[in-house]
Amino acid sequence: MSLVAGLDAGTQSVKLVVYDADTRQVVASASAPLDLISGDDGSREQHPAAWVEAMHDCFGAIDVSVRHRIVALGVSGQQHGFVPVDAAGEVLGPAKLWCDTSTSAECGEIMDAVGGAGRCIELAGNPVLAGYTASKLPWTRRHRPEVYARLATILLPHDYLNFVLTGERFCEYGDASGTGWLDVRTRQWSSAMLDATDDTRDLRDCLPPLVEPDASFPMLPAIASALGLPAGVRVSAGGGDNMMAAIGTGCVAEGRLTMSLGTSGTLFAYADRPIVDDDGAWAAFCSSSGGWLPLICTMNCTVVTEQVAKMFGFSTRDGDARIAATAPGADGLTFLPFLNGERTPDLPLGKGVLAGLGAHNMREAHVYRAAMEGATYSLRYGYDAFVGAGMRFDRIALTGGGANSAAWRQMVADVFDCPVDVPAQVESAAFGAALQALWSLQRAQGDAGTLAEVAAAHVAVDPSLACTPDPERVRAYQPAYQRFLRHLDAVRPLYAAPPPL
Ligand SMILES: Nc1ncnc2c1ncn2[C@@H]1O[C@H](COP(=O)(O)OP(=O)(O)O)[C@@H](O)[C@H]1O
Ligand SMILES: O=C(CO)[C@@H](O)[C@H](O)COP(=O)(O)O
Repeated sequence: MSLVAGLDAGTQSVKLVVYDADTRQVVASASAPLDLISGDDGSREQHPAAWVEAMHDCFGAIDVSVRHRIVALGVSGQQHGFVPVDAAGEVLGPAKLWCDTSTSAECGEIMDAVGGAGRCIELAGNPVLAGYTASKLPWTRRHRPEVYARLATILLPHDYLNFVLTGERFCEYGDASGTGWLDVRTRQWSSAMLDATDDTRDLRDCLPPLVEPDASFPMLPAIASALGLPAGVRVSAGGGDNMMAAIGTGCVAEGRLTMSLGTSGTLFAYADRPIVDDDGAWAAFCSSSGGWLPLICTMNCTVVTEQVAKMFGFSTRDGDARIAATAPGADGLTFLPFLNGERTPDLPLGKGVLAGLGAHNMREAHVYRAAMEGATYSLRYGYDAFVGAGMRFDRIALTGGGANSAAWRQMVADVFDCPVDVPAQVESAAFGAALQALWSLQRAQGDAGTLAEVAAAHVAVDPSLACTPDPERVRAYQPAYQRFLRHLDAVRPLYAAPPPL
């Protein structure tokens, strides 16, 4: 009996699941924490070596007999990170991450060079938003000239782990679309976007070749041996964590919607054609399953509940009691949760705002509820753009660490007025990576099945965690959400994008 594995390098931890496709059981899992290096200028960085070390820790935590049976591995990773690598394959500096807003002026600079955000959308399907990989290049040229001078290849976080595992530099369409350089309609690098980012060198030379989602490469014998894996393990193309979570939650067919409550909050729908918004209301990404994945991402999701819980000295695991002790709307307290700047809405210089304070709601439980509501309303704000464009969904598949909270699951059902399913495999991104690895293995063996068929066969929901909207609470959340939107409009001018340099 052979096993497939999925590895997910998230913002807060690296997670590993090992899956037995015959018995449809996750037979082992492990995780290892990661630190974030934060700067007052909005910078958020990690050392790629920490991902590699955490990957070793995860495999090391798994029984040797299980590791020996692994035949394929897929890698998922936080999107948009900029890993600068030299010609010899050495990492030249820390990776600037998806949540790094220190390069927002460079975003404006790139967009101006092509003629504005609208022109970027015509060229590539997306504007260059804070956090996307593109703006990290001019920032590096300006602030880390020694890195820029030796830069040979730009890799995304999951591309870098694939490189460590296989010795090959490659990337696939899903994660590549989060660079800002990929024309998502044609799935080719956009020369105009690359030239606008750097007119002093040809960035095409720094980007690895794009591969199809069913591609796979052999793992290097030395790393297989160090991880305790057998020789001949195949490494699939992998993808961005949202693309992999789409696979792991069955969001691989039209009409499916997944929401992830992680460090970031995301909301994404599968499409079998590019879904581009002329105003850039959502990220028009490709999927890592052969299609497209229009996506909403908020930069502040569990990071907000986590910070509030920390401030009051409790764990988010004990947060549900605070939600139960308060009513929808938090008695008039509104929390605009933009602690780290924000992408949806586009407020890269955003900060958190607590409004509507009175003696009656200046309590720990109210602030925690307002934080969870604020993070949920931000996602609803993005969802409204999907619905405004005619997309319709009859269920939400909820995943990410926040989905462990029963109160949050119910809040999503009520705020979105939509039933919520929770997948049985909670680590959706790692699980999706394992399913992609399984599929690419089957393809290599001549099986013509689709990834959608693989997902349909292996993704299950946990019926005990499903939630349906409660009509009374649905009504109670509506004015609170409207109040959130009014406060948002009030702070917009304070936190808008900076002018280009
Ligand atoms: N029961 C819970 N209630 C609320 N939040 C939770 C709960 N369990 C985990 N979390 C949150 O989930 C987050 C981690 O989610 P995860 O999806 O693993 O993030 P990432 O992929 O960004 O590293 C943590 O910030 C943690 O606070
Ligand atoms: O920037 C995005 C999506 O566009 C984020 O969703 C990152 O991919 C980080 O994911 P998590 O670490 O929060 O899972």
